[in-house]
Amino acid sequence: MSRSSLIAQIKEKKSFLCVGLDTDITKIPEFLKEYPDPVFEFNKRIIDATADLCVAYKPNAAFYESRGVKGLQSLIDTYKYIPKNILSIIDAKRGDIGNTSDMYARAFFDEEASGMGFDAITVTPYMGNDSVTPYLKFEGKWIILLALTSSVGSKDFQYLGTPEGTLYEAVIKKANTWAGADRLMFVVGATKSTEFTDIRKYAPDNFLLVPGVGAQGGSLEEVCKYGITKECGLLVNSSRGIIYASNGEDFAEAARAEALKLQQQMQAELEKAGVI
Ligand SMILES: O=c1ccn([C@@H]2O[C@H](COP(=O)(O)O)[C@@H](O)[C@H]2O)c(=O)[nH]1
Repeated sequence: MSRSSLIAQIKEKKSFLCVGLDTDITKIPEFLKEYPDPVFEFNKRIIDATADLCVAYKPNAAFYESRGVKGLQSLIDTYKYIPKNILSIIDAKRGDIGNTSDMYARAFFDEEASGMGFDAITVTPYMGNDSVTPYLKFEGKWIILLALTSSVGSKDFQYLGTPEGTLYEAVIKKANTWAGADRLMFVVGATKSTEFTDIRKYAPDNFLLVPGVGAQGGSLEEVCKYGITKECGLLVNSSRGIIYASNGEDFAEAARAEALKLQQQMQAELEKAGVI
């Protein structure tokens, strides 16, 4: 999906919500266990209940890979079920030498080879240029590079000083020489809202994928205060806060209600920032 289509979708839906499909088979409602693939059935109903309120879905690969072949099939079926006009992000956080990155890119981007053709993938920057550029060979696909994560452990490395500033600043500056803002996004945790002003100095146009609202305690209002741009520039993710809003028969309605709350707050923020 192109940047212009993403922005058009944000304006149309008045939303920059990304719904995280971190589907844990031990947490889904009991009655779904009767279905041949309970995880896919859960995702399908979440997607049906939220597709008009969000602009992206983000399955986290770990939740599927942890279930072996069955999990991979759930992931492939989920990818295929995500409407094509909604950005599909695989949160895989890959990073390796060039020829291995080629294979990761093929695994998640080349639908003919693997059954999956996600629009975007999360990648770790640690191994540098040759570990990141293989993904760019896939025309029209996005790389979402980890910059400043929502984790408590982000302080262990990401704030360390380098000649280019903190490590996360160095990542943003360098990566922006590898690709433009039409192919490259950064992950910045919602728990780091005060750093957004600094990040916008080096990434004025890049979309930022922002996890950490809801279950991790980040504030949507704070993120927007420092991070929103004239073209929005934000995709704010919530996983557990939406998909596990209820674990009864009403789970999809409860998920929709949580997504709607976020969409309404996002609409207000988009209006305040003059995006819509
Ligand atoms: O810095 C990061 C990078 C990725 N994540 C991922 O986002 C979701 C957050 O889930 P919630 O349930 O909404 O907390 C999850 O897939 C993480 O692996 C992150 O949280 N922080």
